[in-house]
Amino acid sequence: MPRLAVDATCLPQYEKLDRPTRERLAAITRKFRELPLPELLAHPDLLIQALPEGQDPRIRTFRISDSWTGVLLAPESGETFLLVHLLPRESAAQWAADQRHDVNPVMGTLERRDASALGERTAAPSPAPPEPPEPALFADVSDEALRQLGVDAETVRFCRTLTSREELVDWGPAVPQDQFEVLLHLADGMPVEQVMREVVQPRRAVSGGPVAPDDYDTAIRNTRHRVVLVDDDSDIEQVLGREFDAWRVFLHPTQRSLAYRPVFHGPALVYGGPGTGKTVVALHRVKHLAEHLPLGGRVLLTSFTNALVESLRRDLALLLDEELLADVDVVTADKLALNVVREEWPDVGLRLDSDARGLFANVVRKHGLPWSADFVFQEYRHVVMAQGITTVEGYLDPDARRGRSTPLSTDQRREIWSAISVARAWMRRTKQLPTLELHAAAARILGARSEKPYTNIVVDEGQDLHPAQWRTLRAAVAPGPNDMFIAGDNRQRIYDNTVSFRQLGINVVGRSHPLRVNYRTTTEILTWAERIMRGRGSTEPGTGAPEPPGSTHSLLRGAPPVLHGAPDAAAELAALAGQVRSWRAAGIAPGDICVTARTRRGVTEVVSALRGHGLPAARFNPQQHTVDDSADAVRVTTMHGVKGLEFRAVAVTGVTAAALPLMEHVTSPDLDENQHRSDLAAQRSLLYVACTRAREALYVSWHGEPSPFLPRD
Ligand SMILES: Nc1ncnc2c1ncn2[C@@H]1O[C@H](COP(=O)(O)OP(=O)(O)OP(=O)(O)O)[C@@H](O)[C@H]1O
Repeated sequence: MPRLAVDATCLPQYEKLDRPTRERLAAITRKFRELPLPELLAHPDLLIQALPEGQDPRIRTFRISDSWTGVLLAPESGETFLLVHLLPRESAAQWAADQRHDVNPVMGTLERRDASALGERTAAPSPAPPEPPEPALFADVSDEALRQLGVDAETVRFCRTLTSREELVDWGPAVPQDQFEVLLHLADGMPVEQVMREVVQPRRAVSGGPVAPDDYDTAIRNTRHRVVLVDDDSDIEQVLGREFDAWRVFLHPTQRSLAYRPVFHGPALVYGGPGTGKTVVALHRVKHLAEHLPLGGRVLLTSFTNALVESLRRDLALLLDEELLADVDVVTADKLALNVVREEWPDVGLRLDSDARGLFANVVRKHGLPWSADFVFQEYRHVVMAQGITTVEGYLDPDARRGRSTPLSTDQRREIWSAISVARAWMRRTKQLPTLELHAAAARILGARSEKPYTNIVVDEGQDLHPAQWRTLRAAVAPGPNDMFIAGDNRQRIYDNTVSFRQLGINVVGRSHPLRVNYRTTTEILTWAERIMRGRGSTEPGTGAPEPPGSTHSLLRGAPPVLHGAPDAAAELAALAGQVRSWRAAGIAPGDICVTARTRRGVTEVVSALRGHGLPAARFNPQQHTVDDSADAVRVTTMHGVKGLEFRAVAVTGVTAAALPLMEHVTSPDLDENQHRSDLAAQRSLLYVACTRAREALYVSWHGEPSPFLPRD
């Protein structure tokens, strides 16, 4: 019996169909699976038509309604039909005639190209050589190397005509999809062997080896990053109605190979720029681990804030059935620590970090210490708690303060140690512990237990966790295969924590893997946002190793970001209102628009300004994913509040020199030079994180002098 597969191209089109057309499509596709091939092709209602003589004999069109046509790939061999597109009737025949579908024998996948456009390009006489001649884009890559990477002869001919990456990107929609990814990486300077490892091999892992050029059936089944097989009657609606959660079905081959790898022989790390699907991989990894849990086993999925955990919980419920969900805990590391400590010490409470800082101020004053409370607090946070030091000898160790730039004599260290001890004793007496103390206690308790609470731990947004939090996680799972799976991105580190996995007993060497395709943000926004980082190479979270060459790229295109400098705060808010109004006029729902401000006060000002201009706006509480007032309002929150989230349109406001960096949150260089640099880097990342939340539209504004972090022209 024929089987039906659906290409991801159909999903956004399905959104445009009205209900009767959708029902008719469901009825037709049911027939695809019910009727033998000859009967199907001859069915009078379906009007399945081959293309005119001389065109691809495998492509058929069929009538869905008076105004909609389906395009089908019906290979001569095998029995799998692929629904490749849903198009308005008048454009379908031309589109179908222009495209060609081929098996990529090296990667084992099915690819589509705009054969007509590429054919014209390669047939055109070469343009007069420019003066001085521009070097060819792939001058350093031989035809043989391209062939081994799965680039076919026709595409090789095409890419020999290119002179710039931009040109390649412009031609992207016409080029066979998997070959395009190969070419883009090569254009970014990635060595051939690395492209083989990162692009070709993950596809081969799915296909299990080379595929014959006429074996469409196998190729369709292998192309799981763009194609889904429909299993039963109800599925067509479920498959096609999934534009907004395509991540559940169409994993990139690299995403799939990481999420569903049977075993990692120890902790594994997935890193990559914003929007590359690290969270998606973490969610699928949880699915894989939950499906393979031993009896009585449990999986922990954790992230940095309550807001992120809340959104993971929601997404996981879309991916796992209830039975599997019951074996997974989704909580922050802080909540885990609190739960563990309360098992031993039920009346312990949580002390705010700001409160703990105040406590240090008291101790410094009482003891008449010659250092500021901030300095002593930083010694506590970045030395004592970061390294889990429990004795004065540990603090006196010459290596203890590695990375701190202000030297301290032995006597000075003794004095600081005794001040820290007084503050810690006070916390314990009052039974109100700040998070780092909770973690120190939790790690101790868990470390002493032979039975660990979790079989596997999956960590998202790992770049921001403090070493004390990592110690709790490390102690909550026994070292061994599949123990920890960590996703993170150091470019997005917005808190002041630096971590060495090796020192924490988390060895990811040989098990760290990049993701490079951004699924969220348009090329225009991403390229602009990358300039905020000023080409600073990123490092892998937890190891500090420089990321291997290769950049994040997006296949989405759109408008460039809009930048607006206003003379004063009132003018900036008025211009913001104008921008929000034009997004509304372009059909973007209020709830799909997010405005960020640098501070909480800024949030209040934006909310009242937008309301003052007659626009629905509400403070967004990412903690609960709720808005104060009506759900149908523009979300307004701090730049920290949007970490890990995304919106169709994002306005990043208040990007003013005085607010970014906000010097009151940056350690003075007199206190510690290294910490000063790291705090500044965190504030730069904050702008980067806020800007990379935008899916389609980004607006950035300031008043007076703009932030030095903004890209310069
Ligand atoms: N294979 C996929 N197919 C379709 N959409 C995807 C895929 N992978 C990720 N996405 C979508 O891309 C967006 C970004 O994914 P995700 O949040 O997992 O990225 P991330 O790397 O964790 O981002 P960030 O680090 O910026 O928070 C989401 O909307 C997600 O649904």
